[in-house]
Amino acid sequence: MAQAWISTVLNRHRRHDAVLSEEADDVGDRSTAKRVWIIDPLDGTREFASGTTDWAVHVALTEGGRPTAAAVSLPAKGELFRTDEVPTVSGELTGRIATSRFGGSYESALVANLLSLDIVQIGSAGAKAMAVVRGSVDAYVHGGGQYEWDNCAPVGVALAAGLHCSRLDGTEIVYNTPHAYMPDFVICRKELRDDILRVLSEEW
Ligand SMILES: Nc1ncnc2c1ncn2[C@@H]1O[C@H](COP(=O)(O)O)[C@@H](OP(=O)(O)O)[C@H]1O
Ligand SMILES: [Mg+2]
Repeated sequence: MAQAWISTVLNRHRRHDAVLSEEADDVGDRSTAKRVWIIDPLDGTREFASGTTDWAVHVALTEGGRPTAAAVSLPAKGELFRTDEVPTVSGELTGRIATSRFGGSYESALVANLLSLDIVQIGSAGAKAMAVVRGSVDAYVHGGGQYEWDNCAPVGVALAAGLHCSRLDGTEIVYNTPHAYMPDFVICRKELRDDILRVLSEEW
């Protein structure tokens, strides 16, 4: 249903833009388009099916591979995070890191272990990233695979909230690649950026 609504709205109001979605064929030619929407109408499919509240809807506009406007909605929690409204994350660090409910990645466990961070299991890439944006955890580290629709809107909102976002090797995250694969990234409080990237560069 989310896919149908989002594609209808984009087709009506942004018909010249290309669209990449988890749930539909590409719209337009992504290789030449200046503006590409990257969408995951349901992130956290397993959590949605099991009746928990940690699932999300992701919508991002990318220009030149960078998210320039994005929104992550957590409908079951009644929360919406948008790049044009999200406050800058501030306040005390929590000592917590978000990981998948399904084991989490090796890289996440490594960072948690070496930096003595408590693990909080949350489903959905969007819900994990918004936990960092909300200030309830300090970091979300992922390795081992994901697609652009899983993390583009979350990264867009996180950047707007003043968080550090990069690949695990510290390089910039660039979207709208031909394979639409974005397998590893870190979203974290800037206070933790150097420690997390150091741990990963030493041990990974
Ligand atoms: N190794 C992997 N390869 C591909 N996709 C992955 C992945 N690990 C997690 N994902 C996807 O990332 C999203 C968040 O997963 P998790 O909550 O386990 O961190 C889920 O998206 P979907 O729910 O859209 O399929 C999941 O399928
Ligand atoms: Mg997803």
